[in-house]
Amino acid sequence: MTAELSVRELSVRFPLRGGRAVAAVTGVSFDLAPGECLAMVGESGCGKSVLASALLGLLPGNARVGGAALLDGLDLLTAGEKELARRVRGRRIALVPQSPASHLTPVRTVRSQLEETVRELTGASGPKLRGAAGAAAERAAFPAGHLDRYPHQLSGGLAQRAATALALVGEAPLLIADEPTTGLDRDLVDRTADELRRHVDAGRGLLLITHDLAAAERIADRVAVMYAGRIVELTDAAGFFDAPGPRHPYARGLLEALPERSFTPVPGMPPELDDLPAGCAFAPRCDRATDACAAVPALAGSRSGAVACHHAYSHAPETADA
Ligand SMILES: Nc1ncnc2c1ncn2[C@@H]1O[C@H](COP(=O)(O)OP(=O)(O)OP(=O)(O)O)[C@@H](O)[C@H]1O
Repeated sequence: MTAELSVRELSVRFPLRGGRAVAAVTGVSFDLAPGECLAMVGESGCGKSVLASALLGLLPGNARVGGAALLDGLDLLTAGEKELARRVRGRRIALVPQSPASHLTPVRTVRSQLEETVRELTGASGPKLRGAAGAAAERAAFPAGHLDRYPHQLSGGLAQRAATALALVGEAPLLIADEPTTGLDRDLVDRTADELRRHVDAGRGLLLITHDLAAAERIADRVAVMYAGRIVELTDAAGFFDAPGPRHPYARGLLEALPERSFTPVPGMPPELDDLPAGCAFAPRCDRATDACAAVPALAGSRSGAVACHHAYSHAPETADA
């Protein structure tokens, strides 16, 4: 089973007292095809997790959501909780969680947790149940010999695989991984990323939410850079991480901040999402800003490369388009 995700003009607001609101996500549009990994990157607080929660119908009750998110024709934003619980979460979309330790139940073995999830999703029982739980473990490369262990008896890597196995029980065609490599050492980051990529190569779509650009570079086909709740660049990963590089000044800054590049942080701080500047939200930190930046730039370009900037770098790095 495959699934095509099409998100259009997704916005999430959290109303505050006094008529103000946190603009957590604004006008986000992207497509995700089967067998494709889209990495959503950006600094902490830019709206990545809120976006994932919106797609899973897991936003808090005070959230105000606009736009559309079609998964094979079903609008995830307007579907009822019953539909999402019965047909979508676990079955059409699986969440690979940020912290496996907090996702796994500490007092039950991995096998018992897998079997319970299989029972819930498929109604299987007896030997069929045991077989399906074993198959889910195998899909996530979780060793059969460790199935009767408790979460605290697992290494960080095996706990991540156990959480991934739980997510994969329903064989959902779309995976959302929210910071799946947080807290792991580099070697484990690479292995976790490679395992996620295997699921993509098997035909699943993967939305990888991360601030770990190295993990994104390792497995993503396309990259979306978020800043202050908006996608500011959406482009093929190869041309983003290698030549010709990103076109948005913020995206360039993010890459240059990496220790293996120039290790220069983007100056300044991101704006508060309940007090966004008029116009381009990055302009106060941008050395290319001009009066034109008083108007919010639209994301413009093609599927292989789009940027929201009045002064985007052209593909010859020293010159500007505008
Ligand atoms: N229930 C809520 N009420 C008000 N504001 C919220 C709520 N949930 C999230 N926010 C705000 O939405 C913004 C986006 O948060 P989000 O968690 O999506 O960022 P993020 O990019 O995933 O960051 P991180 O990498 O730290 O998880 C933040 O400013 C956050 O404070």
